[in-house]
Amino acid sequence: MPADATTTTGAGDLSAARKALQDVPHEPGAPKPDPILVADDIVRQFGGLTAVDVKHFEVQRGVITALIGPNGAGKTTFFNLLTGFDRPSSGSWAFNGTSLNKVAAYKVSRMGMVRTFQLTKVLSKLTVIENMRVGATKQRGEGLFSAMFAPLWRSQESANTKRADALLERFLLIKKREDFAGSLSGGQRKLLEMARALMADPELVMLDEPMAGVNPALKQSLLGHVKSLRDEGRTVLFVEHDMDMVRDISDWVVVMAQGQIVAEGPPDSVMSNQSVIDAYLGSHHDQDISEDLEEKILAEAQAEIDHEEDHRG
Ligand SMILES: Nc1ncnc2c1ncn2[C@@H]1O[C@H](COP(=O)(O)OP(=O)(O)OP(=O)(O)O)[C@@H](O)[C@H]1O
Repeated sequence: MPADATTTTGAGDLSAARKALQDVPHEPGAPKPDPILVADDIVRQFGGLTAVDVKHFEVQRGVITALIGPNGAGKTTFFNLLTGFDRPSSGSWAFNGTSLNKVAAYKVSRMGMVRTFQLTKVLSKLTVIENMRVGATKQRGEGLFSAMFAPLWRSQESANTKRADALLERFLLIKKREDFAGSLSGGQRKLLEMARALMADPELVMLDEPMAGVNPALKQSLLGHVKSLRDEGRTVLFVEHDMDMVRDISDWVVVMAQGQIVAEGPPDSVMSNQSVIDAYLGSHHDQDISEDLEEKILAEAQAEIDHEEDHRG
C-alpha cells in the first residue's frame, strides 16, 4: 500500500523499480513479476473501426509505465476502458486480482485506481478546494449505516479538509484555494487534477497526457511530482506525447499503434527501436482528439463528479 498521500517518502524508488523489471522480456504483453493491473483480449470497436485490440497487458506494481503511440493509436480509449468510462466489445481485466468488468468508474476509483483526463475543464466551475473535496472518495459518511454517526462523518470531513490543504501545499496551489479552477493556468490545472486524484489515496494513478498545455517552467515541477508518486510507493501509468518526459521518468514503456501493443521495454531500448521510431514519426501529428470524443469524455467525467456529490448529499 502507498504511504499517505501527503508525504513524499516511501518504499519505492528508481533503482528498486528498474530492478523489479530487469528480467522482464522486451516484448508486447510481457508478464511482470508483480502486476497490479492485468488485461486480456480487450477489444473496442466504433462502427467498423477497431480502436483497441489488446491481447495481453500487465502493469508492474510500484513503477512508472508510459503508454505511448501516434495520435489515434487507441491510448485514451484503452484508458477509458480500464477505468470504467467506456465498455469494451469484449475482454477482461483485473486490478489487484479483482475483476473490473462491469465496475462503474466511481467504484474503480474507490478501489484505488484513479485517472486524470487529457482535458481538465470539467473542474473549471468549482473552486480549487471544492475540486479537492470531489476527489475524496473514501468518506465514511457515504453509507446509510455510517450516516447515522454524524459526528464521525464530521470528523472525516475535517480530516478531508486537512488532507486537501496538505496536498494543495505540496502541489503549490494553496494560495489558489478559493479561486475557480477555470482561472488556473493549464499547468496549474494539471497539478490540481493530480492533487485531486491523490485525495482518494490511490494505489494506481493513471495520467492522460500530464504535460499537455504545461509551460516549460512548470514541467520540471510536474516531473518531480510524478516521480514522487512512485517514490511513495504508488504505481503510475501515463499516456504522453512528450518524449523528453517519457525518457526522463519512465521505468517501462509500452507502445501502441492501431489499437495494439507493438513494443515494450525500458525507455532507452524502446526509443531506439527503429520500427517504433518509424511508427511514431510516420503517423504522429499534433491534432487533438475529436470534439465529439472530447465532449463525451467531459460529460462522463462530469457525471462521475455529480455522482460523488449526490453520494455526499
Ligand atoms: N467515441 C468514439 N467514436 C468514434 N470513434 C472513436 C471514439 N473514440 C475514439 N475513437 C477513434 O478510435 C481511435 C483511437 O482514438 P484514441 O483517442 O483512443 O487514440 P489516442 O491514441 O488516445 O490518440 P491521441 O494521442 O490523439 O489522444 C481513433 O481513430 C478515434 O478517432
